[in-house]
Amino acid sequence: MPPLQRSESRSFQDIDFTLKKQFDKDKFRPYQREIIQAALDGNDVFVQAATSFGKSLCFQLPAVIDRGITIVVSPLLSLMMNQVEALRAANVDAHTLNGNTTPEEREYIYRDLATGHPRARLLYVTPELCAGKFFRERLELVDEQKELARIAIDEAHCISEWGHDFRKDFKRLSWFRESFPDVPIMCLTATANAQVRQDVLSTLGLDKTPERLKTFTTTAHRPNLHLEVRFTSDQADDRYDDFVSWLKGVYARRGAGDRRAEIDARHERVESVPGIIYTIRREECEMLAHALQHHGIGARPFHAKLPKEAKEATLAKWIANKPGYDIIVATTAFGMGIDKDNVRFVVHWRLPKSFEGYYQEAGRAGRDGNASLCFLYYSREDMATARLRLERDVPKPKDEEGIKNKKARLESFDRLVAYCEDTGSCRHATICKYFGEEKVPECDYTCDWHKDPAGLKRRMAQGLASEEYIGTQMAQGMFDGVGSEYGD
Ligand SMILES: Nc1ncnc2c1ncn2[C@@H]1O[C@H](COP(=O)(O)OP(=O)(O)OP(=O)(O)O)[C@@H](O)[C@H]1O
Repeated sequence: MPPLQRSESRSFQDIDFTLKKQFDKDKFRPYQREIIQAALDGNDVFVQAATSFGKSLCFQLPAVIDRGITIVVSPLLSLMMNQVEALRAANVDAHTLNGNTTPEEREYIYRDLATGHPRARLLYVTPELCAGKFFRERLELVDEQKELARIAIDEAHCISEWGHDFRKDFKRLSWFRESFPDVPIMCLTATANAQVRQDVLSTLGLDKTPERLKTFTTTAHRPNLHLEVRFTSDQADDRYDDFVSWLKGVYARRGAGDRRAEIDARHERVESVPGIIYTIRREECEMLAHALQHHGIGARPFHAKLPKEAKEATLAKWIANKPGYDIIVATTAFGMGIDKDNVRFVVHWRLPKSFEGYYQEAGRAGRDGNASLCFLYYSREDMATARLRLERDVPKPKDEEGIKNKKARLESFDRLVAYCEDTGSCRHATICKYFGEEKVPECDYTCDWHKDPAGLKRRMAQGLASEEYIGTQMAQGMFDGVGSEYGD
């Protein structure tokens, strides 16, 4: 039989059948079918959709159906591991090449690629790897055999210096289109504004063939997330008491009457209310987790300096809803790519660095579609500290890219501050507007403004330190020394 040409994909296979057989799902979510079909038809595809939309399936299902291997570029190790594990459990031949790959696995993958007809359906790689000569040569071999099915770029906003997570190695992904002009590319992101979108398309060279490009942008709106800002100040120092009394209230409601009976019938624990608290400093992450444990709350710290085994054990027990592991207290970026569906709350203990980062992290909540609470403690002291830190992070950008990225980061941060200090609009509407949406989303009393606009105004007036006070403190250099131990 003559070899298939690239245009002759196996897309005639029934995608509904594959959805059920390989992914054990009954039906597509809105737009998934259209996106998958566009990919199978050989188009370049740009997908922007809310967190938990189900973007991964949009490249995984075509990868199973199509001839050849799909290369998935992702910046997140946890996401790669998580997805590869899930795919293997579903009998899909998937692998990952990253810093944690064992030498044996690495050798196996390179041998597989060297055949030109790899058995693997999906290979998850880092953008750094894609820049390497050895890997590129292997892909060229595969492409010569017309076995390079597709390049999927996850978290594609990292390509743009206008994006909050810009990574230089992502820019070099332009190599794919230059080297394999007829291999389709799919980009996926949850957080991109119009400028970032345009930048991604032009960097990758996808804008040169608009007739090949299908763009799907769905709303960023997550109607099941209850969004709230809680105002505080250094003087009040009331985050801890506020959080504990809120959580104990949740436990008390779950432990009473009919709710209790339902919980018992499901053999659940009253305290099994999975959540994430995002902190900024490692020291605070540790202290907070220990204080909560001391109060009988199942909280565990999670940050980069903990031993790998401890982190893996914590994560596994949290995912499995084990007693003592109800809440992860983490430094930023925890949870990206970790697919736990029943996270009932996400708390931002301190102001995050960017608008996108905030919404990505909040988006870890309620992936099962059930109501979940996301609240952020906002103080003007934090705001002043964080802004100074951002200014200092990139003191003197050396090139055009650096200047653009610094500008974008400061702008994103300022928009987040404006969001926190806004007492006159729906939180969901502000978020959707930030991501360039014109249509105002339905908010069924799922934000603090819709619930009680007058109360929101009052709480802000009472809760925050005054702007004059912050101004004086800044002038005296009070916020200058903070921030040496930030990061994950
Ligand atoms: N058609 C479907 N039916 C049922 N579940 C689905 C369907 N599509 C995806 N899912 C599930 O939805 C969850 C979220 O999917 P996925 O991890 O791909 O989200 P995402 O869009 O990448 O979100 P994020 O940007 O937050 O990482 C996963 O558990 C996935 O198995």
